[in-house]
Amino acid sequence: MTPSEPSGNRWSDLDRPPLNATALRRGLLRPGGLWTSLDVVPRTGSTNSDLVAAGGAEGAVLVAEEQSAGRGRLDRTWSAPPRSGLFFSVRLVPGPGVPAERWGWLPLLAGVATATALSRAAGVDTALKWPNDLLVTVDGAERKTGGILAERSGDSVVVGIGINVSLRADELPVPTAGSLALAGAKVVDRDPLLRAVLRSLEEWYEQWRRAGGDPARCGLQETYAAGCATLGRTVRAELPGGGELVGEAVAVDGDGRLVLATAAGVQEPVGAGDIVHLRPAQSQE
Ligand SMILES: Nc1ncnc2c1ncn2[C@@H]1O[C@H](COP(=O)(O)OP(=O)(O)OP(=O)(O)O)[C@@H](O)[C@H]1O
Ligand SMILES: O=C(O)CCCC[C@@H]1SC[C@@H]2NC(=O)N[C@@H]21
Repeated sequence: MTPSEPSGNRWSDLDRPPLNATALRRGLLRPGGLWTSLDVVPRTGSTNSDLVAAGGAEGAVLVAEEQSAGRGRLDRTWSAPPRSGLFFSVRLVPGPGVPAERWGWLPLLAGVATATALSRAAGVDTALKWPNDLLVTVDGAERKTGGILAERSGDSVVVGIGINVSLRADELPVPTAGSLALAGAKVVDRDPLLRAVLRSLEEWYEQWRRAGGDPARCGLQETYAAGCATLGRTVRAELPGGGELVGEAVAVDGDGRLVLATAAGVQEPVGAGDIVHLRPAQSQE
């Protein structure tokens, strides 16, 4: 066996080279640009927790090669093998130009920016599942290949993005997961993928900010809807306390809420903060 062959369940480190922080900085940090610092750490608990704890100015990017306590929405676990994907967080300070009631669009904006960049750079069709999942198709089935976690901390919003890049089928942390590699990506080199995602995020964020955070004025609402696999489907929103709301997802409104048309003929908006799970209506999980 050569050193670059998979051994047992693990790939050797040579198959998953480290990120090149110097080249990433050269490609992303520029005077007047959004990104002001970019650090790559070999291991941490959660890049979101680190940036929330650190405070500081807008534009910091923190990337980890491995996370031991990666988190998703509602403190669910995000886990992935070292270097198998991109695990990073950014600090954004949208005020005072964008009023706080618009900040709920940030996770959706990050979803649009990431899906657009991955579709282009990896050559894999990446769709959005409202509110915060990125989906790819693996063997004809939709699989979660990424997720977004936005957390408010004072006047900042820390936006964390996790993307499964080179995960193999036997490494998936949950049966619903997929990866860019399993979806047939033409590029699994993480440096160009991270560069593409951060450039796209910078573009969308600046456009949204120039529009005062109005998602309709900067094309964000329309682009989100176009890429959102949830729209047009009948879904069950599971509410805290055990209640549920079933209806066809017909729109994402100006506040980023999913609008459900229920059987009673009522249009009910649900916010990301109001739901525990969003599942296909017929699923019994
Ligand atoms: N690397 C990963 N790739 C894909 N999914 C993961 C990964 N790590 C953890 N997960 C799953 O992501 C979930 C956290 O995401 P989230 O809170 O959005 O839940 P979800 O199951 O995707 O939401 P919903 O039930 O609404 O579809 C975890 O509970 C876990 O099942
Ligand atoms: O699926 C979700 O609910 C969101 C997952 C978000 C994972 C990313 S990985 C980088 C950042 N650090 C974290 O602890 N979470 C986010």
